[in-house]
Amino acid sequence: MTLQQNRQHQIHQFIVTSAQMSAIEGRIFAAGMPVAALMEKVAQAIFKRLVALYPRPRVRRVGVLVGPGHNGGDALVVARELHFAGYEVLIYRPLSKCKELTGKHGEYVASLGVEFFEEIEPLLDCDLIVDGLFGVGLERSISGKIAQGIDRLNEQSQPVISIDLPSGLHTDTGAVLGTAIQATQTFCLGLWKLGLFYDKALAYVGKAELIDFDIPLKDIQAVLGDRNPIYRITSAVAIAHLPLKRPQFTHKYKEGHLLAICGSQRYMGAALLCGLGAKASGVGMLTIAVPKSLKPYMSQQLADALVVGCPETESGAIAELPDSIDLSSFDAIACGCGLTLDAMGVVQAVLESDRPLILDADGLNALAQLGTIPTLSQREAFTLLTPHPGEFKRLFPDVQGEAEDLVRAVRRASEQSGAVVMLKQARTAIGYPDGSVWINPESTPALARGGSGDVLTGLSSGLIAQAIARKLPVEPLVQTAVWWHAQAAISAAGVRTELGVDAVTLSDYLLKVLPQFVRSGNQLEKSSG
Ligand SMILES: NC(=O)C1=CN([C@@H]2O[C@H](COP(=O)(O)OP(=O)(O)OC[C@H]3O[C@@H](n4cnc5c(N)ncnc54)[C@H](O)[C@@H]3O)[C@@H](O)[C@H]2O)[C@H](O)CC1
Ligand SMILES: [K+]
Repeated sequence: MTLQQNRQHQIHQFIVTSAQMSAIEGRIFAAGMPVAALMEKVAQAIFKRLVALYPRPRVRRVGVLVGPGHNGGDALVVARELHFAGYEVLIYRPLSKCKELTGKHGEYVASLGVEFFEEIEPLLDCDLIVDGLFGVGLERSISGKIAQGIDRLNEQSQPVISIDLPSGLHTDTGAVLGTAIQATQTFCLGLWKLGLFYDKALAYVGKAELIDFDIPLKDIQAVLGDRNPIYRITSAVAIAHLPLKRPQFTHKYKEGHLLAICGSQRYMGAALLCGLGAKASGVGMLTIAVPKSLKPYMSQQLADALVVGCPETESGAIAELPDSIDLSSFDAIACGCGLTLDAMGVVQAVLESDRPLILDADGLNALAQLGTIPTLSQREAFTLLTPHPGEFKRLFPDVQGEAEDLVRAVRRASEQSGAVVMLKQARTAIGYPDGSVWINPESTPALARGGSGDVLTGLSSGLIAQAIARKLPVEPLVQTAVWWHAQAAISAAGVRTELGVDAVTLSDYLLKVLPQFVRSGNQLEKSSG
């Protein structure tokens, strides 16, 4: 991989707040880069991208929304260049007061004969809208005629490209302040802004891409340091970790031995799906413990797994693990898929073990009922909790859920439990005990269906068992599993639509999708930010 590619991958992984962004830009200005020069550089990059996506004559009339700050300044530079490139440009500038640099650009664009309007109406029938009303400097709710203008524009259907952020979205929380532009695409400038990753922002951001303007890595690292960084999960994890490196001469027990404790009469399928996810991970050995009445079914479905039939309760749940299962002989233990709360005793047993543990579904509900989150932090071994929002709220009732602050939620939960906490939702977030948070920006609604979580648990656990057996770092495999799982769903949805990605199909696509991203020797073939 070239230095430039490596920089690209690093740049795409950082996520910043508005304060961090202005500190980073402050270092650039302090080093001598004039503000006007940076604005010109950024806006030229935006212009080039726009022309590539919306060439004339397909697009002829472009409406440019200009706000009072440097977001508006960017937009005016873009407007000037579009004018010189032969587009018909109309400017909506609702506020006369503006920053000096923005004012200068406005004067020059007006001197070229480009028309300025204080009302939105003349722009409503433009072929394309460029939104430069507000960026990271939005301080308060948008109101009055600007809000009316935005709402009026949101009723139209032409494409809208927002510069840096859709105007009206809070840079750090993704909250809508008053009202917000519903963008078709968002050109995020320099570094990914945190607000773009909140589920509630999805309806406004549209397709987001990063416009790189050569921010030196040293300035980013100087500001972000290793203090609670927030990262975006990208295909870089595929280069780094998939497929898990293995020597020519090895054998199945050296490639990880996973114990999956799952299933019940009521939820037989969850055990199978967890097993399929584990198989796709490439784990060397899979032992799957289910209620004994499920053994024939599971042995038939998972020919290459060791299926252990456990004593079961009246309700068909696992009553206890048989003596034949020695927990210390496994590299990792996954517990919870389809267990039901009647298997509480088993959850207690694995919590008392010293093995790396992945808890999901009823494993988490049992943990919540046992109220042992505080003791969890005394576990020495690696522990991963994989709740969806409902399970999360039961486990961490005092931590605000995703609705308030995704990063704070998983960070606090990981701090409280000492575990890695994966909060599964449209934009899955992973909190680590060191305070770092990884967010998966690219997923698909196809995953919103029963069983996809069981596959993810199996996949994550299989990768973790292999890493432990191979003495590789375990933490990065959590974001790797989340990314891989989402990419498989996206690939499957591309072929079968979002309605066609049932969990068995999803597990099948895990191995179909991987070659697109990696080839032998782990060189990257397809980079996607
Ligand atoms: N740091 C840089 O110089 C660069 C910035 N880039 C672009 O500039 C914006 C950030 O610019 P800034 O001037 O800080 O803020 P905004 O343009 O987002 O606008 C803030 C502006 O608007 C006023 N304001 C805030 N809230 C409201 C409101 N609800 N109603 C009315 N007015 C409001 C506020 O007082 C400010 O004057 C960044 O996003 C980039 O697009 C360059 O791209 C790179 C260099
Ligand atoms: K904007």
